[in-house]
Amino acid sequence: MEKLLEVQGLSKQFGSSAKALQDVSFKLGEGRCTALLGPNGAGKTTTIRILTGLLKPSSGSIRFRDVQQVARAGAGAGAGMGAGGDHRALIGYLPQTPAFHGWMSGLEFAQYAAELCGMGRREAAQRSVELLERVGIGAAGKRRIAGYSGGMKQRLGLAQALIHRPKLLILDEPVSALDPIGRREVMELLGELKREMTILFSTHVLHDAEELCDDVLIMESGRIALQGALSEIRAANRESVLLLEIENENVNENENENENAGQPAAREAFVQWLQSLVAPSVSPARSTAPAVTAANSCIIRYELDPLNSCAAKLIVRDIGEARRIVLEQLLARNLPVTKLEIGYSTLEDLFLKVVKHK
Ligand SMILES: Nc1ncnc2c1ncn2[C@@H]1O[C@H](COP(=O)(O)OP(=O)(O)OP(=O)(O)O)[C@@H](O)[C@H]1O
Repeated sequence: MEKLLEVQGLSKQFGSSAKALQDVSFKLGEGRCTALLGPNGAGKTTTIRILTGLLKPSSGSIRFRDVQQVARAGAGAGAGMGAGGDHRALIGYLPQTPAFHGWMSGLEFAQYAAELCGMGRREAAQRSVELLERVGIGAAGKRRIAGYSGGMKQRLGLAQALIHRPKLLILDEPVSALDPIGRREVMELLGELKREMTILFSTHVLHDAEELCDDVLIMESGRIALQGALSEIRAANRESVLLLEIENENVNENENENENAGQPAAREAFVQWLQSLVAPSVSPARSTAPAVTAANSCIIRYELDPLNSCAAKLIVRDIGEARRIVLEQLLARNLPVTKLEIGYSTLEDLFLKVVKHK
């Protein structure tokens, strides 16, 4: 993989507050699409703003292929970059909340952005028409931006980011403000663009990252917690899971009306059973539950669904053996199972694991 950009030891401190970025290093491969992930406050926007030259790092460097040292702590003017800031010509940037002059038309705005990039009038006009078509707002090009929907503004922002044919497109949460239709359309557009250029985009939506990206950078508290090719990270961290759900019908809050009064409700019995599956091994002689010891060796942990306490995910070692044990025990305990599904852990599972354990 040929690298387009290499970031080394980037740190950023705002005043005397805790460091927003600490020793952040990563590479972006040419032609790759990378998702920058992390919880609120992890440092994604700060990283992006430093890459785009809008913010000066406290220390560290950014190197583009073909451009010598382009960023160094304390070097460069306004934008915080050295070497005349020429790397900025290589970057197209769509901020989280792009700002427009509402009184301009979409076409005028795109043309204005093109001319700011140094294009001549004719070329700027031609390129603007082309790009507005490309991002799907060609028909609205002559309308004032003030009347555009959120989705249309996002597309216009994308057109502006692409106007100077950048090598690297950087997008800060490009679909977070869009409704499901706008979101789908912009995702499809990004899917096309990633065949033409290198893309770095931040997102909270792990499903979007899984759909689009080749590589991931997961940030946590100003540091890179995990990075690499999504396929490799998935393969290295893939865990087998059993998704289970029991019916909730025989849960009766009022025990007097319950013909099974005195018996724990199915939900409680379910949770108790889950706990027993991952409890430290007990000798079979002292165990009240059948095959608990066997379960201990192949069921790693369970996670209750936060929105439905009658549903859980079991993370297991040997899926065949785990399925056998689980079915056997569900029957033995008369738990009213409604769903048993086999699958693998998702990027979301990995994200939660990485972020929780930091
Ligand atoms: N201009 C600033 N002055 C002071 N602190 C800042 C500034 N910008 C960011 N920070 C702090 O730096 C840390 C990282 O913020 P950043 O916006 O980069 O996180 P993020 O991962 O983009 O979060 P979100 O997902 O909420 O957008 C946070 O603790 C934030 O409060």
